[in-house]
Amino acid sequence: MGIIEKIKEIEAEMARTQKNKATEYHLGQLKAKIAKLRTQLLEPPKGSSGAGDGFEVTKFGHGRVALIGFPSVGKSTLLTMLTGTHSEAASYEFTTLTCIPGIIHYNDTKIQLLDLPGIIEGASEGKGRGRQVIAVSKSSDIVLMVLDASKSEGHRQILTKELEAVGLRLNKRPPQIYFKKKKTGGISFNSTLSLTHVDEKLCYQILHEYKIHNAEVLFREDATVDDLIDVIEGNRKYMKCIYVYNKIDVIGIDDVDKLARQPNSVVISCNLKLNLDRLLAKMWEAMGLVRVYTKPQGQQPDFSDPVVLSADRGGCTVEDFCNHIHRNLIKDVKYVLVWGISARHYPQHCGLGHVLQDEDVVQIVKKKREESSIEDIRTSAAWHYATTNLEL
Ligand SMILES: Nc1nc2c(ncn2[C@@H]2O[C@H](COP(=O)(O)OP(=O)(O)OP(=O)(O)O)[C@@H](O)[C@H]2O)c(=O)[nH]1
Ligand SMILES: [K+]
Ligand SMILES: [Mg+2]
Repeated sequence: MGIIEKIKEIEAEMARTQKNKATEYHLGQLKAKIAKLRTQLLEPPKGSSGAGDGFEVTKFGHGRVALIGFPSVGKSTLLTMLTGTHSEAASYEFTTLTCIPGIIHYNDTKIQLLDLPGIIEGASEGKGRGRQVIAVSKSSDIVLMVLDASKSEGHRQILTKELEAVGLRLNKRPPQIYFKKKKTGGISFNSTLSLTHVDEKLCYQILHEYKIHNAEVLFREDATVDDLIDVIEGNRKYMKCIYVYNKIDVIGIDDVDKLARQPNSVVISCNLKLNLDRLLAKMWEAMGLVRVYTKPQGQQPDFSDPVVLSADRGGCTVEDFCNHIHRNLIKDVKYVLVWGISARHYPQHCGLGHVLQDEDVVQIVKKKREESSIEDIRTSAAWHYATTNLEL
């Protein structure tokens, strides 16, 4: 029996099983079995370089955004409108057959937008080009889930399920569960609050399913079995997702209003060029990019070419900023002067650990030559040798 059939069989057994206190341990075990099979399914087949075969596009710019959706919801039309790169659009399904990159210029930054083939129910199991599409979306910073506003709301749930099946978690943060495998000592199970979904026995059973017999588990929130499995699997990707309802030109204003009020959602019409600016603003916000402008001493800041940092990619401290400019800069930096939201007063003298915010201005104050050469001596091997020998 193949992996997909095994998953189907367990899902059928779960559907047959009544949900109550007596079956909760058994259901938990079945969930863990499915999670393990899905992880197996994600392993690239032997001889291939990965699930994204044929779809890889070189990363470009300050961030990457993937367009995910059912066929013919308007993904390619949207890419063409936002980037100026043409991607074929037509009224038939599966017009797009590969990954097409475009660039959005926004707030002095460049964002790579990827148009992808439509995906359908069963994509996570390899239907259509589902596996490749999903591999590409995992490589991006955020996902725009494009939906047809005139179609059933069920589409959003189906797509979310498909993405969850391959370990993507949309608009969620990692569960607050500390988990560490050990070599010996058995299983220690603790929680900082009373739990309503998982007890010690259930946790043991799940760990047993994973053949883990020594581990430390600490629940810091009232997490579920699914959360626990996510933490044990350890390969989940937590991503922001914006639900983009396109084609609002073909539905009534009351329906538009309802869709627009949902969290993380934007309503647009590519045909009427409606609300695209709002979509860009939301996308920008979700990416959490931090633009930092450098100010040479005695001159105006350079507002044309920011250093772009991100908490998810590399961090936003003064140190990250310096490393961005030059790999060897850090050892010459004495302190920096900061103007902007992150500063308490202008300018604030800050050290390397200071966390910068969007649109801050930074002036680097370097060590004098003598200071940095003393520093060089201190960190040199000869100095280390001399001082350690002195201590002896
Ligand atoms: N009414 C309306 N139609 C739209 C809108 N945006 C796109 N369309 C139409 O929807 C159809 C599908 O558009 P595509 O851009 O090819 O959709 P897609 O999601 O890229 O489709 P696949 O590549 O096949 O998955 C085309 O006929 C578009 O003209 C819109 O805002 N309103
Ligand atoms: K199409
Ligand atoms: Mg397309």
